[in-house]
Amino acid sequence: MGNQRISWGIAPIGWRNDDIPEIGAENTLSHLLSDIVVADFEGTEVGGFFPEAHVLNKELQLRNLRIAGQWFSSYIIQDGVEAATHAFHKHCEYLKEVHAAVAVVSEQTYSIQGTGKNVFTEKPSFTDEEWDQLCQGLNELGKIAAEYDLKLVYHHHMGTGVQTLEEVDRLMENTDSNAVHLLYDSGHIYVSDGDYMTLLNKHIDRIKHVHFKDVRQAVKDQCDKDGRSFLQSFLAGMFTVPGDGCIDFTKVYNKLLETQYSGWIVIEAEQDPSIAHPLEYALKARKYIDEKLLPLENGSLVKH
Ligand SMILES: O=C1C[C@@H](O)[C@H](O)[C@@H](O)C1=O
Ligand SMILES: [Co+2]
Repeated sequence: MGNQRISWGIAPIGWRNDDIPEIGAENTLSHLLSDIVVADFEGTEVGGFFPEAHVLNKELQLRNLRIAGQWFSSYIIQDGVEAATHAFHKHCEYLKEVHAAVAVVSEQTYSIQGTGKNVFTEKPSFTDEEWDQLCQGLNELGKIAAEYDLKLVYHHHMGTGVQTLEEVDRLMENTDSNAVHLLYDSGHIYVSDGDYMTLLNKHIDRIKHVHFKDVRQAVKDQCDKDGRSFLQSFLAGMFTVPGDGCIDFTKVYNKLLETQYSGWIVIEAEQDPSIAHPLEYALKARKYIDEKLLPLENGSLVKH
């Protein structure tokens, strides 16, 4: 499938959502993994409902699928880095057992991501002292990840203290580039800043994992107007798969090709699975990738 350096995945989030575990609860692991095969992706990320490593590995091997990584909520500012260390070691141990490439970390101190607060106006921010604590703590976690042959990739996220380009800039400036890498999520930065290319262009050297999330502009505008929370907004259909929203992924993909990005691109489009059929949307993403993105490789400098 296209460029040898890039692996294409799709996240479980269209089938089951760790932020609201009730939705899509009828979708089993077998169902999810088999849909991923039908839609011709190479792998996925670990969801909260996934089983222990040897059970997961068996299911993956049967379908020739791989694991890219898994989300980890850190509370470095709230609890200190020592408190996170034990859980992070366990997290990395599991990820190594399932042969993952990255540990996705997002600082959740003061996060309003899972609350009813207006995600467009009530995001938290950190003090100078908290920034220092966070950056030092992430450097520590990054070193732990490396012990397990994993890269710590930081996920900027709506409703958190690291959401805007300015905040990502600060995080990148004050962390060790060998220990802390960046996850680029097109949907989160677009909803936050109304721009998805500046962050990509500016931090391309630190980006080691990518989430392709598209945004339905009209739904986003309405959610903003109504002062909706993050959860209400995605349930209303703010996010969708590439090709179904307002982001031009040809620009994003061209940049990744030009800079010889090596790693995973994971389609990640949280929607209510009772409204947006997960396999239908996975196939929609597949069609867009095949028809609009993979042909760009012929015009790039990439050698096959
Ligand atoms: O990578 C992600 C993981 C989810 O749990 C999160 O809420 C989602 O928005 C996301 O981008
Ligand atoms: Co994401």
